[in-house]
Amino acid sequence: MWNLARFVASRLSRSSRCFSSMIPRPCIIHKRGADILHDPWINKDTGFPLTERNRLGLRGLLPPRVISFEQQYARFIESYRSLEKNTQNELDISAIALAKWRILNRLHDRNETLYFRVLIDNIKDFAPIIYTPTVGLVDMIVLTDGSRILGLGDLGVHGIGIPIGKLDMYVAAAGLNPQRILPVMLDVGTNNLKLIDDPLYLGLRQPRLEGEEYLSIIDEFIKAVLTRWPKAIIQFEDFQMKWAFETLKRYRRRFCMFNDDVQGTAGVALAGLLGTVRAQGRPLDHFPNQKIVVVGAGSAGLGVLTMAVRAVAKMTGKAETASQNFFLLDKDGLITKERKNLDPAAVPFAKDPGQIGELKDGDSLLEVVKKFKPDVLLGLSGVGGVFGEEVLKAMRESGSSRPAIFAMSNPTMNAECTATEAFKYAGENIVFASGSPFEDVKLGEGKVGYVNQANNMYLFPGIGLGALVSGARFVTDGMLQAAAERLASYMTDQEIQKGILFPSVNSIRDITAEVGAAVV
Ligand SMILES: NC(=O)C1=CN([C@@H]2O[C@H](COP(=O)(O)OP(=O)(O)OC[C@H]3O[C@@H](n4cnc5c(N)ncnc54)[C@H](O)[C@@H]3O)[C@@H](O)[C@H]2O)C=CC1
Ligand SMILES: CC(=O)C(=O)O
Ligand SMILES: [Mg+2]
Repeated sequence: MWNLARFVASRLSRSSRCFSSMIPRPCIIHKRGADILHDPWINKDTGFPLTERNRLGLRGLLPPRVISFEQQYARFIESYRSLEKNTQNELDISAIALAKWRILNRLHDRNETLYFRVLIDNIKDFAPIIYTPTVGLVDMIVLTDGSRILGLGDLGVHGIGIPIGKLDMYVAAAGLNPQRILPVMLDVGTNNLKLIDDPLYLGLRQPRLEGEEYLSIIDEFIKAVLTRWPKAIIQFEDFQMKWAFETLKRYRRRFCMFNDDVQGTAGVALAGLLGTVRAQGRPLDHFPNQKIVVVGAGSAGLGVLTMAVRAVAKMTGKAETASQNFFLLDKDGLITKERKNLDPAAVPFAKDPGQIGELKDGDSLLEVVKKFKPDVLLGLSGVGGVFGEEVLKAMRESGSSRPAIFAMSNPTMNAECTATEAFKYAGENIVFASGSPFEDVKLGEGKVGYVNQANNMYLFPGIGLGALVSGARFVTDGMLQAAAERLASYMTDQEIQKGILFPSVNSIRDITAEVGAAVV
């Protein structure tokens, strides 16, 4: 009787024989030389006989000895077993698994025939390495589409430096294993015309995908990533505002992800705002009385406002009036409900024209500062120098007992003002923080104007670490709140009095551990 299982098995054993005797596959190869050695599908490495080496232009590209398939096989297994032997006392089992995964993967990249032969013959040993659980060993993915890199705008594929840098911070600050992180740049085109016109640009020279087409790519990527690494946490980074908010809404209840620019920045800014209240010598419940101007109504600015207004509502128990002391400006000035084409995300923070006295929609930052007399000026505009001399002098006149200037835009040249300008024009009494580092400012007579770095690096590694350690399925508002509160309480009163609102970057590992624990 014909037996399907036996038939399939016989085909399998025939193909195994085909592997072991290296019968050439029935295909026509147009490649020559190094191109053959770089193609794992056809490469035989040192297994090419001399006749083939001559015919395919491989002479000089390989060591002179011809090594049989069986010898190549034995050599690989020997090096694999020696790795096992050398690591037998090693306690970190994951590190060993990853080392094994790497040498198998290197073979896969080089010589597929040999790779599958050793895999088939040693499937019991190798399955846990090339498949689950080892392939599950990616903890943290930072994903960007390059559409808003720092304050530099659409950098297309050149944005890859950001996921790499953020993940370096995960290794340095959160102690993640550098072999278990994955930076990703999804190339969906670019709207940067300079890049599209540049023949040397490495990415897709086409306009960015939009709408459903864009979302379907992100969906597909997420699905693939979570199939392969179901426990990985995905940090969305430097997406332009519309996609930052849309993807956050779309995914935050589906898997463990967060948007660093919206949520990480918010927690850091909130910690700075609470620190300002303490620096004024006031109890924290004075926070709802602080008058705060946020400059920049993008993903970061709106993220900060959302969290700060929520904190006020929690303190006062009055959600309806919680945003009354916050004013929001964008590139067109003060945002009120009269603004045409107002982004829906900014609507909750748009002022009612009847409640802002002489101010009106579109008023400049200088007018707003002069008339509203804020305690805090917080910049997330991405535009260098927006806090000019007059604006800073108006802050000095604001009547606040200790005005705060947060020039949070990055990189340095995009900071709303420099530290020196802030202390010079807004007064020596201010508290100052910037997104990128500046040197402390010498104020004369031995006095120092302290420069804080208000950067989401104080939170995102701890948020990721806490989510990872706890095995959280989602990153909730409660986890983010706990992270911000821990950072806010990290500094002593003495430090805060000096104007030091954030710890030194030197203690980032300790802070990250504390924040991570709070998140757990
Ligand atoms: N320190 C930190 O941890 C972080 C800093 N950032 C920085 O914040 C900046 C903005 O980021 P996103 O909000 O994502 O950008 P975005 O492009 O979404 O928003 C920028 C906003 O600034 C406004 N704006 C532009 N020119 C202005 C002007 N002259 N006056 C007032 N407002 C103006 C725009 O209208 C827009 O509302 C970037 O430079 C980024 O590097 C972002 C996240 C974290
Ligand atoms: C710090 C950061 O995430 C940014 O500037 O976008
Ligand atoms: Mg960012």
